[in-house]
Amino acid sequence: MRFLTAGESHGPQLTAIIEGVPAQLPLLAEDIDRELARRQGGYGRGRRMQIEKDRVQIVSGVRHGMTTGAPITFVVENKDWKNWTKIMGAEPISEEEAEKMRRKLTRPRPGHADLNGAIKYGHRDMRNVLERSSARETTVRVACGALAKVILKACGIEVAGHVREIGGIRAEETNYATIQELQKRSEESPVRCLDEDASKKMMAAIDKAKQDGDSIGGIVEVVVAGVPIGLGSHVHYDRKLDGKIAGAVMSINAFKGVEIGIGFEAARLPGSQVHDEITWSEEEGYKRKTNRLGGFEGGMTNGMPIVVKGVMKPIPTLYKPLQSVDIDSKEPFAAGVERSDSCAVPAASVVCENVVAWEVANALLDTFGSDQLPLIQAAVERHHAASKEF
Ligand SMILES: Cc1cc2nc3c(=O)[nH]c(=O)nc-3n(C[C@H](O)[C@H](O)[C@H](O)COP(=O)(O)O)c2cc1C
Ligand SMILES: C=C(O[C@@H]1CC(C(=O)O)=C[C@@H](OP(=O)(O)O)[C@H]1O)C(=O)O
Repeated sequence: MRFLTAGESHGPQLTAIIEGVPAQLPLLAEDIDRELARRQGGYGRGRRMQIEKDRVQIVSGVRHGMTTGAPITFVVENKDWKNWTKIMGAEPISEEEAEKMRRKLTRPRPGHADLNGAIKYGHRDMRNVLERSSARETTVRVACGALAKVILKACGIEVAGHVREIGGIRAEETNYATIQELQKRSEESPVRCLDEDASKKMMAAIDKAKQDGDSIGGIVEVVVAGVPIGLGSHVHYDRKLDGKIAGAVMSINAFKGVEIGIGFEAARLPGSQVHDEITWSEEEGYKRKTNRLGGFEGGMTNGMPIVVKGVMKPIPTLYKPLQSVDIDSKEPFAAGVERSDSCAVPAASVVCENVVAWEVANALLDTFGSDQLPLIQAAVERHHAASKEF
């Protein structure tokens, strides 16, 4: 499967076109809307999320709740568009008018794409960069991930995520028995964290950052369970699934690091405490005693849950202004803000779940074919049985 997204943060809509989706997949708007609503939530979000009520319109590739195999188009409207119609319009406007509307951006915000994008594309109004670099785009990326989750679920694979750390406060209690329990418990916490005590401290830290006009980042973790052995491949660099997942996580706005399994900790431990010993039983087939490598060896899944962490930097737009330079006057100025999230780590954990789901679903289809769901399901089942007896 492949997809393209289009749309500006304050334009009329966001669009995604997805090609290569198997036919005979039951797909309803509510499957997508559930994930869109989760992405909008989470403690620390700003005023924009009170305006938007993200809902998908499926405008191609699905008839009567079933995919046809044709390209699928998702559209999500921006409710805020009505406040930006003139500013975002396709019609040319004069310099004076642009000035009057106070939306022309000549002062690049540190930590954003503004200055680099403006120099690269030759924009004197950096709004042309801001509009597309905004994490508003993650709305439709999550819609594509939600579709991927439906494919995965139909093949016995589930994805869940939670927040491990915000503003230096770590979740101590991170244990769960099943992926469903992980999902349920993270959903119950406003910061999507399993540790109740840490959740409260994280919320207080977000409040404090907001009061101080500052922002804080954190670490999210995504787990994928029920994965067949051998998704991805060792035979070529661009088929290694851990590499693709790492790239997908790093492509989320504000993500600055990724770990698979124990990740960076592996640098500090001897091999005997890093590699996962192999066992076999008639009931379960091949298993690992531990899962320190997060479900991957040789760029392929080993049947253990995939465990991926992503690091999100603090939100760059701060109420406490950072210094920048006006590109017209070249004078220094302190960047001001109208509205912003103070912490989007809980929301970003949902984005992370969905971009990982997309990569895993794609690898699944690479291995088991992509024309129609029942054939894929049968192939996955046969593969599970064959792996067990191998
Ligand atoms: C869900 C989500 C919400 C975000 N909300 C904001 C925000 O309100 N204000 C802001 O300045 N940055 C926000 N960001 C981060 C910026 O989009 C990002 O830092 C910026 O585009 C620069 O990209 P980079 O940090 O990946 O280099 C958000 C990111 C995500 C994932
Ligand atoms: C719109 C979303 O997030 C936005 C991401 C974002 C940024 O700079 O990335 C900046 C803010 O945009 P605005 O200035 O319009 O409030 C966030 O609200 C969203 O997540 O749907």
